[in-house]
Amino acid sequence: MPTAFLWDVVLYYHRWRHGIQHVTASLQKTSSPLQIGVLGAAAINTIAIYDAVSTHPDATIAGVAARSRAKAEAQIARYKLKDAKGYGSYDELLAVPNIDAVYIPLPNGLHCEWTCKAMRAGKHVLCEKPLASNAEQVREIMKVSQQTGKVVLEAFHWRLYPAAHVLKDIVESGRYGKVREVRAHLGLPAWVIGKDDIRFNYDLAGGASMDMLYVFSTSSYYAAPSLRGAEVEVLEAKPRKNGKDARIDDAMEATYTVRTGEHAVVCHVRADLGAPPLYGFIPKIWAAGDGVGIDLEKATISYGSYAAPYAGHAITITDKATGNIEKLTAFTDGPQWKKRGQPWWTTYRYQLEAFVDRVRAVQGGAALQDLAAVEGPWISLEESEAVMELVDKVYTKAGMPKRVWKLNAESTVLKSSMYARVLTALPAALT
Ligand SMILES: NC(=O)C1=CN([C@@H]2O[C@H](COP(=O)(O)OP(=O)(O)OC[C@H]3O[C@@H](n4cnc5c(N)ncnc54)[C@H](OP(=O)(O)O)[C@@H]3O)[C@@H](O)[C@H]2O)C=CC1
Ligand SMILES: O=C1OC[C@@H](O)[C@H](O)[C@H]1O
Repeated sequence: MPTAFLWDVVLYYHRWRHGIQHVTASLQKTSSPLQIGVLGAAAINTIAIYDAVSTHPDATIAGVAARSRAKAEAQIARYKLKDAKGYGSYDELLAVPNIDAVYIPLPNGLHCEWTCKAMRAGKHVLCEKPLASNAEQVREIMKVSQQTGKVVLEAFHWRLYPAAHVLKDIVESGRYGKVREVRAHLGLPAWVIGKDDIRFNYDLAGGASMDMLYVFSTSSYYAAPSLRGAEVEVLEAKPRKNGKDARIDDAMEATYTVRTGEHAVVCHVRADLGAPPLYGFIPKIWAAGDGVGIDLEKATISYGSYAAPYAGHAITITDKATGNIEKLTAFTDGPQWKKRGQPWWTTYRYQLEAFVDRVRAVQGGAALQDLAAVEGPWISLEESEAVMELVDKVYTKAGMPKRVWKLNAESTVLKSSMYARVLTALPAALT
């Protein structure tokens, strides 16, 4: 959902339903909460970071930067961010020494550049999905994270929600035999996203497969214990191309296999930024929504609303032999969070919990390679890389270009290439 207004409506209902304003009002913050800066006064900020921080005792919004200071200050005022200062550029915010971490909700094509800049400025990073324009850029982020010792988390918020882990446990328990097929979809009806939205801009690394790459991360999460090390082959990728720019997939349907050892799982995914209206005017509301379906040897399982499970979800297991149907929900706890969470925590609130825990661990002396051992779920950069590699393969199979490689002066990959050396040397040679 692209506009701040729509996110405000979703959030307002959620907060009202659970009485969260009372939680926020009585919350006692720690004496020195993690200072978080936000790069961009984006629409998603309201639910993805401001609301999450409002109920986290050990985090606060210390600053918001936008390309215009007035825009940053308007967002601070609108969301009553009492500890935040407005900045007129992202660099200005990165220069503030007491800001520990940043949240990056910029267009996809800017994620790699600003994540690297932020780490080099000494900040830990929670970056929106997709983490970069392509897998090569994710590898660059991994390199800079190692060099600087900074934590980076890609905002795959659905992956940090208890219900996702409960389902993973059921699938991997072997109780229902092996997984055969996984289906995942995410779609919006036409007109929700404006034609000028960042999602339709190739130079900003737009496209349905990029914006809605949850369909790849969810399907692969349930297809194999880990996508890393598995053999992935894209069998088919059918885009519905944008009328104005054929490099943009307004929608993508893809089939791929994930092979682990002898066992292969077939995955079918569908991502749609706006299904064209029926007869040109009836919005296809029925084509919208999100869900995962898993076919195992002895059962079929569906997980509806995986992207926004906090608003209501159901894991439905149908036993193939008996026809018995079991329905489960998991708003808290689960096998990875153990005894943690609140029924009203959003996916973004769980995400913030995981991020703050890891940043605090590193500030306390933990090494980056030990982050997975910190209690609670985590998404490694290796997992982000594997999902991005899959997206790259889908574009290649569809006969479309991978998303842009934005020239970046800090790029370690670029610096080492002949092309980059020429580009760097050129201005000097001309003066
Ligand atoms: N986790 C989730 O559920 C969701 C994640 N997202 C992700 O968040 C990111 C932002 O999405 P969304 O909030 O919808 O987008 P918006 O268009 O609302 O925000 C993008 C921000 O990027 C900044 N920006 C910087 N350079 C440019 C440029 N050249 N063109 C346009 N904007 C620019 C703008 O900042 P400024 O304020 O400085 O002008 C703007 O605030 C995307 O990566 C998207 O995939 C989006 C929705 C849901
Ligand atoms: O959850 C989502 O749904 C709609 C998308 O456009 C958005 O970016 C995504 O994160």
